[in-house]
Amino acid sequence: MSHRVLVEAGPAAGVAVLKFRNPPVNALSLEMLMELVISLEKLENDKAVRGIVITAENPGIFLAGLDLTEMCGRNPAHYAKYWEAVQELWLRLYQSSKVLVAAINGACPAGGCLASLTCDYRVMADNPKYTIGLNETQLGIIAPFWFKDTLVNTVGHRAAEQALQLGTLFPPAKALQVGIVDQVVPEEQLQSAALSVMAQWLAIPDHARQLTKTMMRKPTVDQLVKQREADIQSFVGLISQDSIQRALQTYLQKLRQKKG
Ligand SMILES: CCCCC/C=C\CCCC/C=C/C(=O)SCCNC(=O)CCNC(=O)[C@H](O)C(C)(C)COP(=O)(O)OP(=O)(O)OC[C@H]1O[C@@H](n2cnc3c(N)ncnc32)[C@H](O)[C@@H]1OP(=O)(O)O
Repeated sequence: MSHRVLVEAGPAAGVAVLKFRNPPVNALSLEMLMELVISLEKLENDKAVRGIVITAENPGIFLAGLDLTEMCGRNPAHYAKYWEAVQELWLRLYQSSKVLVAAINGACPAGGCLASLTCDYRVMADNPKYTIGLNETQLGIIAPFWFKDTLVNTVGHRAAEQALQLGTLFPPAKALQVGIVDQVVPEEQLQSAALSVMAQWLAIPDHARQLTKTMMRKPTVDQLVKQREADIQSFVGLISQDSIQRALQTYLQKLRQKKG
């Protein structure tokens, strides 16, 4: 039984809706990652499901990204386990044979943005409070190569380089302009817009669309698959550094003080 991920049958045949519900901010904790992987595996094996709309149960925060508390003050074994789970989620999403449509109904930084970038199409609610992007450099950390590759595959090299160096979080209209999302719609129309685009994608025969998707994505996937263990060791080494730990602690404190 999954607590942090809700899977519902969609209103249209062959469509499931996967909702994030990990309060307070839908951070990708280890438990959340594991529940997501299990839910996605079940959906992947379900022949009746051809497409999945991915969204947050409560509007406001789509995903707050990776859970910073999983990357602060822990031991190397924990960092390795956590990073393996992050890799696993990305591999499941990016290689999914289903049509994935992200209905972005809230803030979507870093790991949240990455999850949405693995989808085939992104629709974002037109709310200026919501932003999306790979903001790692603003935290004093760097987006790993496969985060970078996923962004490059979506927006191209120049736009990705600029967005990554600056750690830009784009509001909806800018996100559309740069191509990080495909469509921006009034908030109340988000779910219907996602279902409408899903219907267009499902009009294509599955086998042709799936083979095309694999052809487009395999080189990027292969890069991680062939150096998964090295990527884990690299993450553990970097995240364990005092300077990185200090940067993450400072960022977490800033988030906590924001309220005070
Ligand atoms: C081989 C690789 C080498 C590279 C190695 C180096 C680095 C590794 C890179 C790893 C890549 C990292 C990816 C990430 O995803 S990092 C996380 C990025 N996320 C963010 O920057 C978002 C931070 N959060 C926010 O901006 C806001 O919280 C918000 C999501 C917009 C929501 O705002 P609001 O509703 O106002 O809520 P609060 O800010 O008050 O937050 C409520 C509590 O939640 C805590 N929180 C927020 N975000 C996170 C998070 N990502 N992880 C853990 N906890 C989080 C926040 O501290 C508050 O806690 P409190 O109630 O205890 O005060």
